[in-house]
Order: sequence, then C-alpha cells, then structure tokens
Amino acid sequence: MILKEEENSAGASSEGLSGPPGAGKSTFIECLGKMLTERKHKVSVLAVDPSSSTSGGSLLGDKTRMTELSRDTNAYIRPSPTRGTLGGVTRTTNEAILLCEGGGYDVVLVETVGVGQSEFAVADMVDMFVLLLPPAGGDELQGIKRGIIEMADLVAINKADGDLVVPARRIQAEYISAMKLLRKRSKVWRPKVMRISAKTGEGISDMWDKMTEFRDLMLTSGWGNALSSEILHNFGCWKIKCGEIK
Ligand SMILES: Nc1nc2c(ncn2[C@@H]2O[C@H](COP(=O)(O)OP(=O)(O)OP(=O)(O)O)[C@@H](O)[C@H]2O)c(=O)[nH]1
Repeated sequence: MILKEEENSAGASSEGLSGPPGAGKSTFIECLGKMLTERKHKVSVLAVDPSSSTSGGSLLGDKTRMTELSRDTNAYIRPSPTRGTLGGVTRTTNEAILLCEGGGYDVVLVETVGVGQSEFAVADMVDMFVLLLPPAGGDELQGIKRGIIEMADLVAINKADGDLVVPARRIQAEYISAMKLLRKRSKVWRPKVMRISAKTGEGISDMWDKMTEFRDLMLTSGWGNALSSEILHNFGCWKIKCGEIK
C-alpha cells in the first residue's frame, strides 16, 4: 500500500464513532485501524462505555474485540472502558484523547454505543463524528436518537456486502433524503452518507479519504479552529461541572 505522506503531516485528529450494538463498530475499527497502521499512522482506540454510568455493566468490554489491531505495535487500544458518571467518563476520555495525541498517535478513534447520552458528549470532544449503522431501518434503529444523527459529519451504512447490498443501498438513499432536512452543523460541510463493508473492506479507503477531506476543509476554512475552541470550551464546561475548575 502506498504511504500517503501528506496524510500524516497535518497533525493529530480525533474521530468519534458511534452506532447501535451489532452495527459492526469493532469490525470497522479493526479494518480501518489496520489500513491506517499499514499507511504508517499511529492509531489509538478509546472505548466509552455508556452502561457504566447507569448499570455498572459493560457493553464494550466483555468480549475480545479487535484482536488483530490489539497485536499491532502501532495501535493502542484502551483495554477497559472507563467507568463512573458521564461527567467522569467525559473528563477522562478528554484527557485520554489529549494524552494519545501528545504521545504521537495521530489518529484517535473514540468509540461509543449509540444508545445513551455518552455519544453526545463524545461528539462534542472530537474533530469529526461518524455514525455507523446497519443496513436496517425502523425497529432495529429505534434506540438511535434523532439528535445523534444531527451530530454526524458522516454516516456509514455498514454490511453492504452479499445479500445486504440491496438493503444497504435503500437505507443509504433514505438517510441522504432525511439528512437534507436536518439542521446543518457546519457552513462548509454537508454530511456524507456512504456504504461500506467492514468485513470485506470495501469502501473503507474511500471513507477515510472523505474523513481526510473533512479534516482538511476544517483546517483550511478556519471552521476547524472554531470547532477546536468549542471543544476546549466544552472540556472546560465539563471540568467546571466536575468541580475541577471553580
Ligand atoms: N456481513 C457483514 N457482517 C458484519 C460486517 N461488520 C460486522 N459484521 C458482523 O456483525 C456482527 C457485529 O459486529 P461487531 O463488530 O461485533 O459489532 P459492534 O457494533 O462492535 O457490536 P457491540 O460491541 O455489541 O456494540 C458480527 O457478527 C460481525 O461479524 C460487515 O461489514 N458485513
């Protein structure tokens, strides 16, 4: 694979990834993460566990996930999800993002299950927010809040392979129409809806190109600076809420 030098020159970026259980988040991170480490990126993966603040349980931590990426020396996967209140989760995740970026990881993926409140907090602390959805509508997506779709800079319809290609196309068309009606988050970017297969790898490279395009646009348009100040502002607000800044 050809190393894209320019990709690595623009500094670190953080990407939030959310989606309902079973959408294929681990499979996707494994696939994207391996592609990126092959391209000489250093990738860290932070899991935010929304169940921890309510039930004390763990949706994300109980199974072996991303086995190949976890053996990759250019990847770091935070082994266990953060526990505690949402404020605590947010604070430690924010700090972990900064630590990873400072530690030379130029891609920081923050994963959360899109059924609670944590994805809203995550969307506020990353440079780009990606929603991963299965090729299904209606009941299966009931847990996904409309508000979280509004936060998405990019929606990826996963599992667009085999028999699921046709439903994936349909869902993609539905989301493209639906998202036209949503409030725009940015003046310079219209959220994209793409079809991918984390299993076969199809569409993943194109998706990363779109993510890179987004980041470049944010940097060149100055909108990214506004976003960074917003991220810092949100971080500050959380610290105040957590009683760290009086
Ligand atoms: N056909 C197909 N199956 C996939 C794809 N990606 C993931 N899967 C399957 O979907 C199931 C769930 O995938 P995971 O990656 O564990 O999903 P997840 O979103 O991390 O799930 P949670 O950890 O429960 O939130 C597994 O059986 C995967 O093999 C894909 O692109 N195509």
